[in-house]
Amino acid sequence: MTEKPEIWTIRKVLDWTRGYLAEKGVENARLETEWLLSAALGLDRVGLYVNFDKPLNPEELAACRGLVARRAKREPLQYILGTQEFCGLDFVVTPSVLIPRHDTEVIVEEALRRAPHAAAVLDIGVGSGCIAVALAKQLPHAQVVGVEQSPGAIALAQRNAERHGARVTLFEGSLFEPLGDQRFDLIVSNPPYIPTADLEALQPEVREYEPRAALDGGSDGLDFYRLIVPAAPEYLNPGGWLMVELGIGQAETVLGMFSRTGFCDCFTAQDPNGIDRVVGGRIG
Ligand SMILES: C[S@@+](CC[C@H](N)C(=O)[O-])C[C@H]1O[C@@H](n2cnc3c(N)ncnc32)[C@H](O)[C@@H]1O
Repeated sequence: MTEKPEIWTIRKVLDWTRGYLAEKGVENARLETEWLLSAALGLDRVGLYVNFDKPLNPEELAACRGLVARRAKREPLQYILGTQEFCGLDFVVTPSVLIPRHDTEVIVEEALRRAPHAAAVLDIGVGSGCIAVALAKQLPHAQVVGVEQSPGAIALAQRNAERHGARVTLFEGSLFEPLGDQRFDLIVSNPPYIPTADLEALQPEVREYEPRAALDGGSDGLDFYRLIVPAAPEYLNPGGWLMVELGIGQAETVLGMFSRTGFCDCFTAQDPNGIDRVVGGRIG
């Protein structure tokens, strides 16, 4: 007598994967399982539920296994699925770029609120292009420029700008170096700001997969503010704004840098968790 082959229905794969990913330390294992299996099977999440009792064929099972194995090694879901939503737009993401965070939407909101008529905008450290593209979409008459040192990130930012029909001019280089005598009404930046010693304690998704050059802000995390804040006035038109994203506990020190550099109307803005996430100021 031959044994009956085991039948893996969608329900059974979902249940097994949810437990497996939770065991591997994945938060939100239930939701992530649904996204992974949806991607592997080419279904939306409702499609999974209405096909609960459908047995999977060997190819479908192999596709599920491949994606689940990657997530079990703590590769970020966004790199596996290839996209992340930001400001209502879908961005292609690869390991060349930091995955856009929802907290970063605060700098976009502040920029649009305080500088709605900016005609020339600069984003330093453009990464996936999320801030630059979101601003270009909301300020269609503005010239938006992005600077980035990573060639892989520049290529992806270009792809994301084209995907959304956003006019963003990209320069490869460090900070203000590629800009010559251009001047801006608004400069935004989400620079690397994690203190070097804290990198090892980050979640494996961040520590092992996201680009270190997007995270490491030097010994106290403030290296990039020390470079950007004093240099910015030379690249701002009169009345122009500088706004930077920052990490927990950095606002007071960065505000001090703004005041000492001569910025006025300085402000801090909080993320949805009440953490000071953005500092900004205007040049007189
Ligand atoms: C924290 S990530 C932000 C990416 C994107 N703007 C976002 O908000 O998701 C910082 C970015 O700055 C880039 N970067 C690091 N050093 C740089 C430098 N000296 N000049 C320009 N870009 C730099 C990194 O490659 C990375 O893409």
